[in-house]
Amino acid sequence: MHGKGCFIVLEGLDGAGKTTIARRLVEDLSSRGIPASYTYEPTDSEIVRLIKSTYNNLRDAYIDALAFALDRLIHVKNLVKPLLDRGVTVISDRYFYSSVAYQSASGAPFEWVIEVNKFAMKPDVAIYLDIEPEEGLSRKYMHTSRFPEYEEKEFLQRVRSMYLRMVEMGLLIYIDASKPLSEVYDRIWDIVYGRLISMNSRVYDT
Ligand SMILES: Nc1ncnc2c1ncn2[C@@H]1O[C@H](COP(=O)(O)OP(=O)(O)OP(=O)(O)O)[C@@H](O)[C@H]1O
Ligand SMILES: Cc1cn([C@H]2C[C@H](O)[C@@H](COP(=O)(O)O)O2)c(=O)[nH]c1=O
Repeated sequence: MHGKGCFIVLEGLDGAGKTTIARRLVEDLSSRGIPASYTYEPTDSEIVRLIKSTYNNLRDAYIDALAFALDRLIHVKNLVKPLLDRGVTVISDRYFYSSVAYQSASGAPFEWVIEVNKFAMKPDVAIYLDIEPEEGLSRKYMHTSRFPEYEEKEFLQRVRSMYLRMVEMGLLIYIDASKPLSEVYDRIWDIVYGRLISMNSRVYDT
């Protein structure tokens, strides 16, 4: 536990349902009197934008991993940690597991990406929403992406295998996200709420 708030992370491929579920968790926790806040990575900071504009021609898995790590360090110091210290539960849509999955699928060594992100505080709950790339992409057909370069099916298969490796290592909790949304949400709610209770946070039963 970090301060009084609970740090929850949702991970998975594009279209897995992270944003939908994270926002609903914030609503449901708030309506029970548990202060909760939604955030996401990469943030809208200048760092990732700069890499994509000025240095786009130099980009590779290493540059991206370091850019995402710096964006994350600032995110944690500037937003996540202060909220947790004030007792707010923080739900983050992606965290360092995204770097491990995407940048190692792009060619950076898996262990190196973990090492670069050693500064990142461990969440209280880290969930992986598993979905086949094709299904995830089909759910997103109407949306514009900030990172279309990462939305290629074969690449996403490699990303998925990196996530599954982290599940096997015990770093992420596995959830089958191909199931109906209500079912996926209920499973995640049980995990999150159970963790809040076990952390003895300010939980108000309704
Ligand atoms: N279990 C589900 N079954 C069917 N549709 C779902 C399910 N979960 C989410 N969706 C729908 O899929 C779409 C994409 O969901 P969402 O934006 O939450 O995914 P995401 O993981 O945040 O994607 P990205 O990483 O690309 O932002 C939304 O229209 C959402 O309503
Ligand atoms: C944090 C983080 C993200 N990515 C990739 C994963 C996605 O393709 C995009 C973010 O898109 P979203 O629709 O806003 O979720 O960025 C990455 O490669 N490495 C990271 O550390």
